[in-house]
Amino acid sequence: MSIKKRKAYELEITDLAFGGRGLAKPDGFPVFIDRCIPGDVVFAKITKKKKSWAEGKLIKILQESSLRKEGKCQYCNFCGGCKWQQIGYDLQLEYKKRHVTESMQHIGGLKDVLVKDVIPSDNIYEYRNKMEFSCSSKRWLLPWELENEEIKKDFGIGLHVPGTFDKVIDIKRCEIMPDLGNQILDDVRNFIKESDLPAYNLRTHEGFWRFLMLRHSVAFDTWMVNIVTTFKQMDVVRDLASVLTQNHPQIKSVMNNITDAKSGVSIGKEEICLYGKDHIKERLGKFVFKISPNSFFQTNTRSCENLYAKVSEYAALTGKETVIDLYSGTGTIPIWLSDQAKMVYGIEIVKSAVVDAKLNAQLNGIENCEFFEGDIKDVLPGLKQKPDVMIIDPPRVGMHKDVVQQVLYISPEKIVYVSCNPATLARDLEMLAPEYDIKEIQPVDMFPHTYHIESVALLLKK
Ligand SMILES: C[S@@+](CC[C@H](N)C(=O)[O-])C[C@H]1O[C@@H](n2cnc3c(N)ncnc32)[C@H](O)[C@@H]1O
Repeated sequence: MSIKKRKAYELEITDLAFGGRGLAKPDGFPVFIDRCIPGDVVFAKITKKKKSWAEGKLIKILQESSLRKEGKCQYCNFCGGCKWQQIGYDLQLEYKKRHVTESMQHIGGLKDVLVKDVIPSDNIYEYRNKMEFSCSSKRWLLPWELENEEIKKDFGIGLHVPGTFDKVIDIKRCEIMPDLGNQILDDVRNFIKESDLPAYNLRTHEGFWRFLMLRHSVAFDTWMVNIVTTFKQMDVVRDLASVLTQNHPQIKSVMNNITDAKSGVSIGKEEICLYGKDHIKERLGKFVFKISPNSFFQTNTRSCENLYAKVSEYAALTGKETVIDLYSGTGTIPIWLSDQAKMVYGIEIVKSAVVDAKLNAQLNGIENCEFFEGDIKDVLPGLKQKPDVMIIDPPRVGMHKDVVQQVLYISPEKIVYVSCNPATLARDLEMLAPEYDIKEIQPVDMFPHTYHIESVALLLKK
């Protein structure tokens, strides 16, 4: 069968590929299709055709795979949040492990690395401690909404159709956020509907209401509500804050970020505290952390503890070591390791994260953590301390190649590499492999119902 662009074909999905998409191989030619799982027979239209692969858009499932499960969420076939709800959790974990193993083999050329079974997430629903919902003056209608003439294509607040900037699904209930978040979301929706100010139009960039960001502290069961608007209208946002805090005493912080930037970022040029404190607190193990509206904090609190416990196990510190943590964020890993090491140094590029890291160390009475602000490739060469152990937890793009060279030059006895992207992990490990034995990799699931997987790798100097 010769695959042609814009034509539709009946295809059998035989595998799950990188990025979580279904893979069909008509006459050996790979075609990737979103929202399909192995065993599905589908009708799909080819949207992109390259020399050695193609991409298709699912039109219809002709025959459902026996592996398919009923998704708990009514939006799971449309929303970009969790595309894997139709796959049972055990199978999700198997695919995630395989994805890590295959990345090592195919991207890193690392054939014999031991990849352990994935540590599952303690909760597979209601696990996210942070959600961000977009407001739209013209929401996207779902198939069953199109049939209902009462429903208009007006204001909506929710999550995007994957790959779109302007298609917002009006989400009434999100299953991966704790239940109270849905009640807050509903109160905000009702308030905005009745307000005189318009929601943001994602095409013309006009309108007032832009985003709603919710953060939840698992340990203290408290909430932060961050309302993002395009301009300042204090009377209105204060009214909303008072409705919310009267209805939900668990809300301990209401913030207003104000931004007229056209990009879809919820960080305001101005930030006003409307109610309570400008942060909430969360606990990881025995340590408490201050979380501001725009601080980076791992989004699955309980799994983050599993991840950091693995970091501790691999680092196997005795209290005598000097540790350098590259990409230290708000200082969570240095603080977590503080009572296991002599001294921990963190390097982080975002100024506010470094400020938070220092405050977090103070908050926990810790004196053996020091934080440096700047790009690692500039800061690391100037650091005098020779580390016994290096922790590396870069963003999805992985390490800059100059940083890999610097790490090889510094040559610590042990490296613990934490990664949220198996592809860049494999690429970076390949560069470190001439000098280091890759002892094992432990995947940790922090994102049930998505193809994302976190991994911790232990590397020992040869
Ligand atoms: C995956 S996060 C890890 C944060 C932290 N380890 C944690 O678990 O919360 C990656 C961090 O790297 C920081 N970062 C990205 N590029 C950087 C660079 N070139 N130099 C220093 N830090 C960087 C980001 O700001 C972010 O805080």
